[in-house]
Amino acid sequence: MRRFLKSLSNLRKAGQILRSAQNSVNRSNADASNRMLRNTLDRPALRSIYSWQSTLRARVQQASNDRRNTLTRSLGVNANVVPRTTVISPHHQVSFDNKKVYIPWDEGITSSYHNIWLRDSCQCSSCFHPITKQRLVDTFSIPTFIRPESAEALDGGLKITWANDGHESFYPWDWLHLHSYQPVLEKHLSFRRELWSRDDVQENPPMVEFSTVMGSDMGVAEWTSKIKLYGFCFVDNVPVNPDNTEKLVNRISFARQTHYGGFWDFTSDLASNDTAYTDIALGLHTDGTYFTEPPGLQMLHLLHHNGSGGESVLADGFKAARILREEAPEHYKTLSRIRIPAHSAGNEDVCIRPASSSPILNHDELTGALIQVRWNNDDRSTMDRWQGGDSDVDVINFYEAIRKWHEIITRPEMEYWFKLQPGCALIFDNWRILHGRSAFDGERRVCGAYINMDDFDSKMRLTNLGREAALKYL
Ligand SMILES: C[N+](C)(C)CCCC[C@H](N)C(=O)O
Ligand SMILES: O=C(O)CCC(=O)C(=O)O
Repeated sequence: MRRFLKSLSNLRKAGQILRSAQNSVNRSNADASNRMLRNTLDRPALRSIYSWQSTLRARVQQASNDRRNTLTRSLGVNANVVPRTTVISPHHQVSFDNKKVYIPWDEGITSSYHNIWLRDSCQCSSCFHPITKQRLVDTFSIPTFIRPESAEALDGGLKITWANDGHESFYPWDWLHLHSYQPVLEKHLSFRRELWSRDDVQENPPMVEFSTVMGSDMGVAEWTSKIKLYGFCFVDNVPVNPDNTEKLVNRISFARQTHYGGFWDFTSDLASNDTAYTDIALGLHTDGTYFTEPPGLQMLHLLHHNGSGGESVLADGFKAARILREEAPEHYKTLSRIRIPAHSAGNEDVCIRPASSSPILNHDELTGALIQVRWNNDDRSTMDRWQGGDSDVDVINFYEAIRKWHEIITRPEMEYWFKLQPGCALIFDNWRILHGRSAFDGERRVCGAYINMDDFDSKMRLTNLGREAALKYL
């Protein structure tokens, strides 16, 4: 009985120590608690406590992985992001000749890889920097017709010893299967978009909590995955001040610096000679059509408005493009071909124009997918270069096409109107979502920033996929 009471009081003490260990915010607190445990408990009790701790840690990690996988699935990321265990054919051998290596896969397909390509792609630490992920091998010293001395199919992958210098390279099977190009066997990462009309978002717009985003990378994953999916997302309960708004922006990346500044805090005082700094209505547009690369994301957080009007409107430019292609394919082609000169030249010390002009609808040259809408009729310059076509045809076709485009984006069912509220910040994909506002009176103060698209894309992949999965595709 005495022994039972002693171990009971020990366990009670252990419970108090563990609660502090469980709440400990960093290893040092946990280590201190473990030292206290060792001084308090006998060996059997210690063993059960340590196994409980490791179970707790495993559960926390698993919960984080499950959450990441849920977010990844919500992103619509294709199945390839889950590491594949690819198998080579049990009936055929890996082979090579003076030009290529041939790998027969279990699925009955054989991939071929040029020898020089394989040597140039060696991932060993002397050919590819293990930390910076940059190529170290001297590509230009690789003989064009390099060939293997031997090619061995090992459990995890292919080992090649190169004839010219005896260098040994190892290529994991899943790496070879993923990067197979003759033939292409796997899709690279693609992220689903939910195209929307007003009724799809009006009642329940994508939203995250400020504390969630600021509290963890999983919160940033949720935020960035919603931005990717819907093209925009609100952040609720943001402290109504520029400092906290800037901290929120920085959870994705640094603010993009432009002639408007980095993080901006603006009102209708023409502090910058642009109509955004007035109280007039702004039709649906994307920002920065005059930059070689328009800003990727834009955040707007209304801090104060003591007048009327100043409602905001969003429309999904990718949805509008799909409608245009269905209703007027010829106009879709025109807006995908005719290049639009644009400028920002209101400030005395600014005359910004893109290095080369771009169409309103821009596509990935490899996949043909729509990747960017650039639309700002106010910032369009004089169009005196109707390249490539017959200007007698192109001029009229262009005006007909933008008239149809404007008619589609301003359809009531396309326009999602709302009033920005202090404490609820809006961020949107400026390459996809058109935005505007109604005219207003009174004092109206808005803060926000631009973020480069590459910096957003990086953060979205890393927080949603994890670094290992994101780097698989390099
Ligand atoms: C920087 N801030 C968002 C306040 C104003 C930006 C003005 C953007 C310009 N009207 C355009 O469409 O590109
Ligand atoms: O004032 C607003 O609500 C938006 C201004 C705007 O459209 C812009 O700055 O591009």
